[in-house]
Amino acid sequence: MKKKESIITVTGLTVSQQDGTTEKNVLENISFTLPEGSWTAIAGSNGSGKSTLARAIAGLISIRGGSISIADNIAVHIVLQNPETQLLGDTVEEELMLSLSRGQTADKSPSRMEQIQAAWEEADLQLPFHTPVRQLSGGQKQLLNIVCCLALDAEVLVLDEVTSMLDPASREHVLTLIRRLHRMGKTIVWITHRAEELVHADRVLVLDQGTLSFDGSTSQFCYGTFNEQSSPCEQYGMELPYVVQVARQLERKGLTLGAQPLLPEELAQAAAGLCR
Ligand SMILES: Nc1ncnc2c1ncn2[C@@H]1O[C@H](COP(=O)(O)OP(=O)(O)OP(=O)(O)O)[C@@H](O)[C@H]1O
Repeated sequence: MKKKESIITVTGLTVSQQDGTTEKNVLENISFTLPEGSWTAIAGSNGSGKSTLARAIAGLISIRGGSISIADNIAVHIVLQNPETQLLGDTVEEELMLSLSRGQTADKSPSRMEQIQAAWEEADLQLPFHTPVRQLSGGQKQLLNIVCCLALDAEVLVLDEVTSMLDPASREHVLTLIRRLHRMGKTIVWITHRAEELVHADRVLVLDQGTLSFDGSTSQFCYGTFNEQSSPCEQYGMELPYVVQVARQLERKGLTLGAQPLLPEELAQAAAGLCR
């Protein structure tokens, strides 16, 4: 299989913030690369530096040391935790137009308008463009924020705890859209506190007090390795995703799955193998 190209390379990244009269490093010497089309989850406790890293990747804050290099002609856009933060327009249409005018080229050509229409349909919002933004639910606002990123041709979507203020149904709707965009080839950086949301990622990075303390596959993070008493997920104080808990229970009862499922459909497939 052809190795995916790196789309973002972070090398020795250090970011500092003012802390009273002194500067303190809130990210220190972070290095990793993100392959094109990957889905990377960034986890870590409160204040570990997740949002700072997200904003640095999106170019919203200046860095103190190291570098972040982004492949040519690749647009990186961020969606923030609070759905209200990024919305300025009175109506959905105005919001989309505003986001286009924020783009580097302010391209409002018919093809760009078609692209917006396609992004809108991907989000499956089923709302007329003239709908006032204030009438949207939190989940619909987050979907609109994501559509605005797509309108700006985002190849990399940095999603900073975008579901944390949403109810379960809206969370699912946002995740469904992101899964679809990932299948279309978008590169996803998903910041979360919720282990349940890690399962869609192929890789997990964990920040601990501003340093990178885990970088591995999602199954490695959730299941750990052979000789570990507990998985990294548990060691970092996160609750295991539900599918992993069920798989563990089955293994404890002597039912060897021979797989490390993360998604319900993977668990169903592994469990079906037990009946053969
Ligand atoms: N603008 C700022 N000025 C000063 N300190 C800041 C600023 N932004 C972040 N920090 C500090 O940087 C550290 C990392 O914050 P950050 O918001 O990146 O963490 P986080 O992992 O996203 O936290 P949470 O999970 O609570 O959102 C914290 O100690 C925070 O207080």
